[in-house]
Amino acid sequence: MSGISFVKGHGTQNDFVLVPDADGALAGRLDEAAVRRLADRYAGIGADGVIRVTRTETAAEVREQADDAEWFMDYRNADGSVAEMCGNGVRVMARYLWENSLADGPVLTLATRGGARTVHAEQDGQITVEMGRAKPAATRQLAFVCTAGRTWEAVPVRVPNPHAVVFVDDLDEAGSLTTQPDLRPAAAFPDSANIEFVADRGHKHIAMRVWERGVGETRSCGTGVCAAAWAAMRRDGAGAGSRYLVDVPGGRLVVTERPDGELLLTGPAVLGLRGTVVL
Ligand SMILES: N[C@@H](CCC[C@H](N)C(=O)O)C(=O)O
Repeated sequence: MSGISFVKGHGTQNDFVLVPDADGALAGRLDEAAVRRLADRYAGIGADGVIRVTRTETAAEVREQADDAEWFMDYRNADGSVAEMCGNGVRVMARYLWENSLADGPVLTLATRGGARTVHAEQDGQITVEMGRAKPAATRQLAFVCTAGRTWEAVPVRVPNPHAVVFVDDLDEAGSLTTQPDLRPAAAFPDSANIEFVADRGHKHIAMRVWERGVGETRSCGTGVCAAAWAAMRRDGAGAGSRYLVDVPGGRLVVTERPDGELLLTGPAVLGLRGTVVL
């Protein structure tokens, strides 16, 4: 049995196993079961998600992005399910490409299932991602999140993966978050959702806990931070160009909404452990 190389990284402690696979040779081997084994915190390496780093031209599902983006972030949640985007993962993958001389220049575009995303290396070492525009649910049907014996009205929004944002007075109201909160009605969330519990910390400053679809409670979620900031901006009537600080258990991220609606996510990306693992 041959081993594969991996790199471990995180963005505000949302952690990932990166599997370099430039020519796409591992596409078949890195199936749902293999992802679960790698992500397992007791029997594997342990991570919230697994990112196969491959050339866009090797992947039929995103090949139309190959003219804009040489590299594809093939992202999977810890349970092996695929997701459209990962705002923390895209920064970590950009850091990996830059540090390994697989990309040059401070601006880089990556392919994702949710469309091409451009990332910028900032002078202070942080990385900014152009996350696209948030898409609120098309219907006016009310949606709710229920957990810990409580029910809150939710704001359903895609970035472009599905999110349900809930405003709470205190983040502890969400309870232990050891099981997935209920999303009601289920029809309002046809692809399930990531769930953000959001509390105010000050002017244009919020804090968030998140239940990630396909993972569980994590210490950060970049798309979730964008969903939460976008919902807070709408609630607050904040104008174009607003900039919100978002504290998560794993650190701090900044979300800016450009006048054209594009959300910019700025935060750290860190690489750590490297090794070889037998799948
Ligand atoms: N942690 C990610 C989001 C990963 C995907 C999510 N769990 C989903 O299934 O949509 C982020 O930083 O955005």
